[in-house]
Amino acid sequence: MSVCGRMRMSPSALLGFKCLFAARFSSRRILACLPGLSGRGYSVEAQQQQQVLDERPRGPQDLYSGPLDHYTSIIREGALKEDEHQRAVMLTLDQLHQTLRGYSNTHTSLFSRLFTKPEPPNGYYIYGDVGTGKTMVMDMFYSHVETEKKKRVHFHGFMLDVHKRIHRLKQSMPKRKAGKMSISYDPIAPIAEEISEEAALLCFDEFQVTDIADAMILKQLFENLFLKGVVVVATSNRPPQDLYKNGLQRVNFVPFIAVLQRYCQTLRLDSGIDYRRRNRPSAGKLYFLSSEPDVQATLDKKFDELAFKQNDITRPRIMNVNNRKVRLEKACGSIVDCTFEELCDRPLGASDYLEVSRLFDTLFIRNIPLLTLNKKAQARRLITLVDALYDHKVRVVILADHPLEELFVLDGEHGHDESNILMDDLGLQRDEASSLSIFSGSEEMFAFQRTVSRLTEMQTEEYWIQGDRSAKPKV
Ligand SMILES: Nc1ncnc2c1ncn2[C@@H]1O[C@H](COP(=O)(O)OP(=O)(O)OP(=O)(O)O)[C@@H](O)[C@H]1O
Repeated sequence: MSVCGRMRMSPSALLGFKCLFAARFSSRRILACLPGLSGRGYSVEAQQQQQVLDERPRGPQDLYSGPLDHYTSIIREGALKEDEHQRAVMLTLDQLHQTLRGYSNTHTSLFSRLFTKPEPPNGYYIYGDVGTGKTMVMDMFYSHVETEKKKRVHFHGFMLDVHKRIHRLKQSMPKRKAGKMSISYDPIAPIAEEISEEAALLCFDEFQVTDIADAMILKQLFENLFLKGVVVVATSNRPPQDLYKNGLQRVNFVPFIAVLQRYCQTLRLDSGIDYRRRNRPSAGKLYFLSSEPDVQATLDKKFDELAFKQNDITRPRIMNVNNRKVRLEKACGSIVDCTFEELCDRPLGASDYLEVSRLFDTLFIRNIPLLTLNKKAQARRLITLVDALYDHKVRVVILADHPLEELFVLDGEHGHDESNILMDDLGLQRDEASSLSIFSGSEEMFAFQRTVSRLTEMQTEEYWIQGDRSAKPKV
């Protein structure tokens, strides 16, 4: 018998060993060895590893008694720092995880139809400063929940999906006959019903409201979801009462806040520590300044070195997003070299950036200018782009006119033509409009702190290694 044969571990012990080994290496890796989660996203690789070990699909519940036990064990291993604020949130989420054991918002069998449905437990809305570990605690909770129907989504992606469903439903409605009055039809309730059939637990990362189209439907959508027994856990940088702060027509949005607070208890997670700024080994120089000599040539060389390992030639690429063609001038395999103008100076949005993140594992962003109030729309796009890249662990190489921390400044000028036209269209005086976030840039300034924090982590060696898709199976 081989040494391996004699020493063979039981599948669960082997999985436990893998997890403990991973804990020493990285906290994200811990999540990576859990089914369904790889840091922030869904990991097919983790699931496949799991199934090789054992026919029975297994979860972290086989290793830990719950998310709190899991958190404690990673702290013990030294991969995470003890944080009393995180522990308090974990304790609460641990209790919810126990309450949700076997929870369903629909009747699963004929037998269950004979009984009244259980009262759904309250969810949680976790908010706090950037990098304090909100997503990490939520993901750890999520990976332990033993509910048949659970979904973990990025809020942006979720709302895009909702708007797509609304569009699809409206398209499927019978067309109005000439000369007949159109029948008013409310698509939100059936869509909420559809979503509630897919998920009894919805975990939202990055709950934020910046879009008036989202703001106007949230109350009805969430009220219907809650009435259908969907339990919501969300993370956000804003307390509920500050959502859509200074947004257009906010009076129509405000009732949503009360609905959210009725069904989700607010938890603050704010240790004051941005863990992304911990001293961690760097991946090498990935942020360049345009004032550096021959910097464009340096980036060309870096691109060529990475492109050399690709099984492709350098060529333009055309992405197909919602039946629109988006052309990117320079790409090679999974690497794409763009200018800021190409990505953020055009009318692109979250769905385009999600497609970039899906297709490429490395993105060069050249020539980022100083982002002033006049470039507010471009700054907003950069924020959305970095959120998408970070969530998909896409690596970035940046060339900018200013250091990261000084990239976005509010210069107080309202000189932009587009803003003036919009103010006129809305019949607003300049003074009146200056308090609205779409004109003041305050929302972008606030969100940009997250961008800075994320781009800081994106320059670490750990992030660069995690972003390597070459060894991962293509899905
Ligand atoms: N207690 C801790 N010790 C060490 N690292 C930690 C700890 N908590 C979180 N981190 C790390 O800090 C980084 C940021 O965590 P996370 O993404 O959960 O923050 P966040 O609060 O969701 O940030 P944002 O508001 O920007 O979305 C992650 O890489 C995470 O692994």
